[in-house]
Amino acid sequence: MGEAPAFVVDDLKGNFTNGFHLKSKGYETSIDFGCNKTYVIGATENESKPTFGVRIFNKSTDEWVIPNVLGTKPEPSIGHSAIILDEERILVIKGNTSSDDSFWFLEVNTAFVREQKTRLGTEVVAWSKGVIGEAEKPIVISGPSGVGKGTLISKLMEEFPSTFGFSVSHTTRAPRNNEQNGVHYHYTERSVMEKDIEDGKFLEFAAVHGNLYGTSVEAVDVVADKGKRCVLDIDVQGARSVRASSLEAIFIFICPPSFEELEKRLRARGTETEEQIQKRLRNAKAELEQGKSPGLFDHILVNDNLETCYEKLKKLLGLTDGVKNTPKTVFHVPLEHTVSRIDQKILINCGVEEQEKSATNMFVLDFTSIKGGAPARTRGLRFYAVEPSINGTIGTQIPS
Ligand SMILES: Nc1nc2c(ncn2[C@@H]2O[C@H](COP(=O)(O)OP(=O)(O)O)[C@@H](O)[C@H]2O)c(=O)[nH]1
Ligand SMILES: Nc1ncnc2c1ncn2[C@@H]1O[C@H](COP(=O)(O)OP(=O)(O)O)[C@@H](O)[C@H]1O
Repeated sequence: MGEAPAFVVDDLKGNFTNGFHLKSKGYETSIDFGCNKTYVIGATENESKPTFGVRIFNKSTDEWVIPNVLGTKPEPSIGHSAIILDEERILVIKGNTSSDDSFWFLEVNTAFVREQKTRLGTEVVAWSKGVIGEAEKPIVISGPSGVGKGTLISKLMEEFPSTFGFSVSHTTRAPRNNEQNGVHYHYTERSVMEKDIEDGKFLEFAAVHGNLYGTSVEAVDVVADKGKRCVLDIDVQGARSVRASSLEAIFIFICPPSFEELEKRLRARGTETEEQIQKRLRNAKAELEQGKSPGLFDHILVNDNLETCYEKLKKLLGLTDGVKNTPKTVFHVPLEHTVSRIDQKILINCGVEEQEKSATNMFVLDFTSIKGGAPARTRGLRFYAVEPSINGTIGTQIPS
């Protein structure tokens, strides 16, 4: 803290300002937040590969603070602009990028960030990628060991490989014979996983059957980045944590037709020792009880006949009439652009050169209905092109 950064505040003062207390210097952007903090967002000069670093200059103490940065940060770009959205977050717009990767929220004072500041006892900021429209909700599948969660999920992946993606959890348990690292789980040392949990890399985690299991923020982001809907196979404690998080999901609990049948399946699978089977069966009793907790699961499915259960799963996911692929309109946000704000909308002006290349040079980013946020994504952004009207206000919306 207070250590000399790669640049000094005075350097930033003489640079470009866009009317929002924003000054740019190469890859860096500085933005005044509240009365005594300046956030500097962008590449650091001493790194060969630029990254989206964040430093905070506290004007009242004249000190630099390097915060703990949580969430998946944006890939660096050669230019970006930033604007304060509210008392909680800064919107960072990456230039020379398509609109599905342009909008990032740097949370500086949201409930999540405040909670993490208390937990870690340090300054904290958190990145959350902005999603245009309503991203399809991830699907959380829970149920006792041996009930058939993995079997149902595999069937879903096989039938709809381009629609669904599996969230690969981390675990401290040893791989089974047929399991591959990075495919079924990321197999990890307990000490490493505990450190990553401490560093805020996990969306949720739980101790299950004597091992640690957890969903990293990255595991869910990787699936979303491929444009797929994420499926999480996690225990009831994990489902509870996700319910309490900013990740809005659909929660499905899978039940066995009877306890005897559950035991039969677990034994027939032949992957556990007798001791492990006993432990899983004991835990199953509690899990089956918790599965009924009011408000936790949206749907309960009994996996009696596999095909019947699978059909019911597809039905509740709206997959029986064929998957509807709504085409997404993606715009290019050029490197050179200016931003201005009208109420809950950001007007992005891309200049005359862009207008020569396409029909418009004006875009509106409407954040009236945003929801979610770090450690997951911020959904509900609306983004559209507009025809500028003669008097310079926002004109007609161009249908996408
Ligand atoms: N909370 C949480 N639970 C997980 C995660 N990954 C797997 N689990 C749960 O851990 C339990 C044990 O999983 P596993 O060892 O693969 O055994 P199986 O359920 O018998 O196939 C299951 O209830 C899983 O749903 C995770 O990332 N977080
Ligand atoms: N409906 C079903 N009827 C009979 N056996 C099933 C059914 N569903 C799954 N199984 C079998 O039960 C065992 C446990 O299923 P699995 O998918 O590994 O459970 P989980 O992932 O919930 O631990 C596997 O051998 C699987 O083939």
